Amino acid sequence: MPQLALAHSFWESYDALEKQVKAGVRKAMAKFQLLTVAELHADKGLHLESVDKAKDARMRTIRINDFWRGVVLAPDDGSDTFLLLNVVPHDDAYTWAAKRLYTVNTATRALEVRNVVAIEQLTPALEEAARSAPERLFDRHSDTVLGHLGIDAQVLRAVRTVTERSQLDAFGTLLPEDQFEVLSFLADGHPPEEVYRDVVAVRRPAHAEPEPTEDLATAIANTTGRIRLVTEPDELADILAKPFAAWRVFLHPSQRRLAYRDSYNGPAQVSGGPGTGKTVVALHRVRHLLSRSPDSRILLTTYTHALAASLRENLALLLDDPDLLARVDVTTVDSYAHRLVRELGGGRVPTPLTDQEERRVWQQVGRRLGLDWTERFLAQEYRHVVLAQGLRTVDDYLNATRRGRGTALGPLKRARLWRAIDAFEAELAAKGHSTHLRICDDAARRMAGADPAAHGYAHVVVDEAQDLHPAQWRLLRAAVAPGPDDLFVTGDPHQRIYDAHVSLASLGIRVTGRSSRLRINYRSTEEILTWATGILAGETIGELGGDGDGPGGAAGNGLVGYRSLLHGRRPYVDGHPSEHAEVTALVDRVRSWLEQGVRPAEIAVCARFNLLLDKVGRHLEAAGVPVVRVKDDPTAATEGVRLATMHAMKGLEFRCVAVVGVTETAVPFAREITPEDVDRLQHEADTLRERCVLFVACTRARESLHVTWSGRPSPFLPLP
Ligand SMILES: Nc1ncnc2c1ncn2[C@@H]1O[C@H](COP(=O)(O)OP(=O)(O)OP(=O)(O)O)[C@@H](O)[C@H]1O
Repeated sequence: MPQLALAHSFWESYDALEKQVKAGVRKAMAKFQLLTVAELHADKGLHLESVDKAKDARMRTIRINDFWRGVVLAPDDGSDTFLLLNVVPHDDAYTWAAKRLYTVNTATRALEVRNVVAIEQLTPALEEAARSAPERLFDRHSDTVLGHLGIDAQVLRAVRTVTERSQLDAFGTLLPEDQFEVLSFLADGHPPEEVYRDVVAVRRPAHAEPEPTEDLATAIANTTGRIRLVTEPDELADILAKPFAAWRVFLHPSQRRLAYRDSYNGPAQVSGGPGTGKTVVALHRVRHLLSRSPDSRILLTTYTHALAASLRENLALLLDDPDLLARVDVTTVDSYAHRLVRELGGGRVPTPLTDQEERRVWQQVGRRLGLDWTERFLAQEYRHVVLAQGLRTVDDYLNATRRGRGTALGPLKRARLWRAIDAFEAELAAKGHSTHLRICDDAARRMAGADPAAHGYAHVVVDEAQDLHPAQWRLLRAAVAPGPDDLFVTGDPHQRIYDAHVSLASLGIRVTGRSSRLRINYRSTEEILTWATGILAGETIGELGGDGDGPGGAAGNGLVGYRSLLHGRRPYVDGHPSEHAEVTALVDRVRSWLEQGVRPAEIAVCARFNLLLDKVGRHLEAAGVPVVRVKDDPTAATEGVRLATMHAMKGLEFRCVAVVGVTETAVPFAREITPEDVDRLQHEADTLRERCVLFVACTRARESLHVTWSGRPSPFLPLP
């Protein structure tokens, strides 16, 4: 019987097919699995047909229905694995297939594909242009070095013409995958030895012959990063029946290495820009940890309920086994803290206040005591000093270092301020109230004396770690005994939007030597990324754990080498004379996305404030477009364009995103910025946080990004 393998390109096209076409693919593949190679070639239904003028003689198409054909690579070397490459409308299938050539990479021994026709056509003109260029991108690497890294003759000729990075990127979709990856790393300035270690050595089979001799089946088996081999009889029906998500199967080697490393000798940290697959790595790490023992329990935790819900959904897709799922608690840190306080504190948990309610209490306390600090200052002092360090007494406070605070407070002032803290806590206690962070602080203390087997976990995996407060980290530290694989932490300091200042090392979470960074974005096009990254241009952003312990050296360079392999349109960025004109243009934009076949649920509109969202919602509904608020936790099946504040966009992604109301007065929002003369450090932190909020919103877009304002634009926008 022939074996069947599914290429990454198929995975991507299958996802977008209509229901009946998908059913046709399933039927054709089921039949495929029942036939011998000889029967397969003779079968009239499947109608395996060679492709006229194909660059790769192994190209075949098969019939899915009258309009759609599958494109297949058929072995001609006696091996028996057929590779399903794509599902394409009938006429396009032959053009698609004719141009492509599959070859075995001489270094990694994986199967790669190139658009051989386009490379042949482009190279002579580029060679001509490159002749007059003062230098070319790969001048400093010899043919031998490039050859050792798997660059073959045709690619070598093409890349010798490349003069700058953007040209290489434009070539990207045409070049063989492993070779393009090698070239991208070299273009980012990584030395060839490092590229060999990180890209080639991890893929190359241990006993590879000096020259490739692999048959197609072996090359396919070597390409686990892009090809899924179907080995079990029911496996095919099973994978085709579920919602497809390539990440479940095709981890990039840089992701796989982190997620499936057998063991880390202590806490491990993975950082990376938006869309680099940190959540995906966290989910796979959970799977790996579950596989290592039959009864260990894992806490998978994150910042908000919406993110926890999406982790839960995705983990269920990945594990697909209720027994395994039952061993993982997926919840926010705050919910875990509530549970612990209830379990360990006799069943009663104080009611947490909202930020607004908390500020009101600070205001009352400040007035009552005749203090001249604002309620905002008091709340920040409580959060960033008292709760961050778990201070309990006035003496603790008098002796504390107020890291990250820009106003000096002498002993007298501190003593006065502590009276406010006492009064605040007494006020909460009298009413049975608390704050989420106080509950976390309380839970961490209680955990210290509790039975870890009953209330803790064997492993804790944390996603979106950049926004967690030290009190929350203390709780997580207490939830798992220090040791191998205790904590696995993923996050991105560029997406810090909740004012958390943390030194993980000072909280007993030392990741030195176990800290890695992901660089390839799988979500957005390079055009969206390049533009969005401009929002943070020139900013210095610390490491995830705040200890300068990240890979790659100094703080602030965390997005070096950050890139996408996808290409598309540049973001649409424009101002309007009035808010009305802006909203009218937005409605037209959403309509045009819908007309292009994007489903409403794949579109998000976000703004800094709810007020503008309400207006957008009314206009869209009036135009017959259904809308739903992200804060109402719609399920994947709920139709409607998603409306969200910029903060609520964290961790989500959509095919099309419109960010509206990006005006001078809204972004940054002056009320959220501490005046410079009150606290310079806090002013800087607040301003950076507002910048990050815009960055987070814009990096949620996969294919289209639309950014608009009325009046004067936000100073954070990278405008020409
Ligand atoms: N190896 C992969 N192959 C295909 N798709 C991938 C891969 N890794 C991640 N993705 C996809 O890329 C997108 C972003 O992944 P993910 O949400 O894990 O990134 P992230 O780094 O957590 O992003 P953010 O920090 O912006 O929330 C998702 O759609 C995910 O399915």
